[in-house]
Amino acid sequence: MPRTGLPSGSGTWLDPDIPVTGGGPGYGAVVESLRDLLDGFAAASPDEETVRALADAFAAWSKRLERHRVGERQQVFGRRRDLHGRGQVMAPKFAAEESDERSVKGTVTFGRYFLGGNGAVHGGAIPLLFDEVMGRLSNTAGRSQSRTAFLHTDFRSVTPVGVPLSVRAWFESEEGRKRFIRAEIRDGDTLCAESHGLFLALLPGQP
Ligand SMILES: CCCCCCCCCC(=O)SCCNC(=O)CCNC(=O)[C@H](O)C(C)(C)COP(=O)(O)OP(=O)(O)OC[C@H]1O[C@@H](n2cnc3c(N)ncnc32)[C@H](O)[C@@H]1OP(=O)(O)O
Repeated sequence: MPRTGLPSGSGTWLDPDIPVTGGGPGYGAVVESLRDLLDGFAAASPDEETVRALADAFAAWSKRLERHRVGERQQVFGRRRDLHGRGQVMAPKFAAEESDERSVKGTVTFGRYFLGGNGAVHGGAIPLLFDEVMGRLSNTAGRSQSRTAFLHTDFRSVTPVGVPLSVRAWFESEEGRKRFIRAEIRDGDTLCAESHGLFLALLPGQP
């Protein structure tokens, strides 16, 4: 395990070679339910009774989960690389469909939780998705762990909420520690957003 506490990069995207089984076989379904909950909550205008019931249920679950609290290295959330979106809900779920050592293609649907306004995805959620996809690509295929040095995003047209979109990321070049990666999100033939970033392989001891 590297000093970052994150699993070191190896394996291809679709075939990670580090099995992470925390949470058991039902964990992925719970993450999906949590995504549905966030989308449902964002889309709802609940009455007071429903709000009270939600507050009680959330408080009860927070208390129960407190008993299972672990340190960063034992955390399951965001580490299940066998699951789409690696089992986290901070970013929308990217489902990889094709990958090799230098690229990945897949789909994403930004749920209602990621709405900015007027049917468009929030402008912060798009670089978040890019960082997720490009950052993970940067660490695949036996490469060492890296961190984002810069990430530039151009918003070319509105990115719609609730629509399956295609996502592609690929290595532009690798120069020593520097990994230059590009990515784009498309709605059919329409380019919604594109990004390029520099990911730097970490030196020994870098957090
Ligand atoms: C299962 C896991 C899946 C994970 C998926 C999610 C991935 C998410 C990835 C992230 O978001 S990481 C979190 C966000 N990024 C950070 O917190 C990084 C904070 N910055 C740092 O830690 C350091 O700045 C960094 C390690 C990136 C670089 O510091 P170094 O001291 O190692 O590098 P240095 O500053 O010496 O720069 C090395 C080279 O890169 C160049 N460089 C560095 N930063 C640059 C920059 N911003 N723009 C252009 N060039 C840059 C720099 O000029 C130099 O070029 P030369 O070798 O040609 O001289």
